Amino acid sequence: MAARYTLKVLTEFASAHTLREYPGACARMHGHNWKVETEVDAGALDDVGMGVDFKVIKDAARRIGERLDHRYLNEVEPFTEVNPTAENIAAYFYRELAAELNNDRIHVRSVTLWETDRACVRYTEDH
Ligand SMILES: Nc1nc2c(c(=O)[nH]1)N=C([C@H](O)[C@H](O)COP(=O)(O)OP(=O)(O)OP(=O)(O)O)CN2
Ligand SMILES: [Zn+2]
Repeated sequence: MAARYTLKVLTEFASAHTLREYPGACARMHGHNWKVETEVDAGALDDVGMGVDFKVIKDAARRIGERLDHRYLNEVEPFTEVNPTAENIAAYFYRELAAELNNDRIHVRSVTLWETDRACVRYTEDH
């Protein structure tokens, strides 16, 4: 049986957004304290006994979050064109993280974006 370690790191950012074409109050500008759960799969451990250092995942997720932190998302690429829904923000994190972290040994499994304490979306792509 093949081993698989799934690591998870939580980061946060705060920003405002407006949902375009939304039939409700979220079409007005409002803000969230977003929580980002990044899951990374490792099929083997390194010499230290880690899939990958949590710090590597955390730093990458924070760098991406900093682009959005304390911003109005509708004015930040790609959300000038792409509606800044939780789904689209999760996909953005996933793709940016995968481009930075994926290698022969590890790959980003999913990004779960919590918009409120009660609602989140989990984004992944098939391999
Ligand atoms: N599938 C999605 N649904 C909704 C999204 C989204 O991104 N994807 N986003 C929103 C809004 O951004 C909104 O801010 C969330 O509002 P709401 O669900 O009303 O959250 P509250 O906690 O403020 O709701 P209460 O009514 O106070 O429970 C909406 N839907
Ligand atoms: Zn919102």
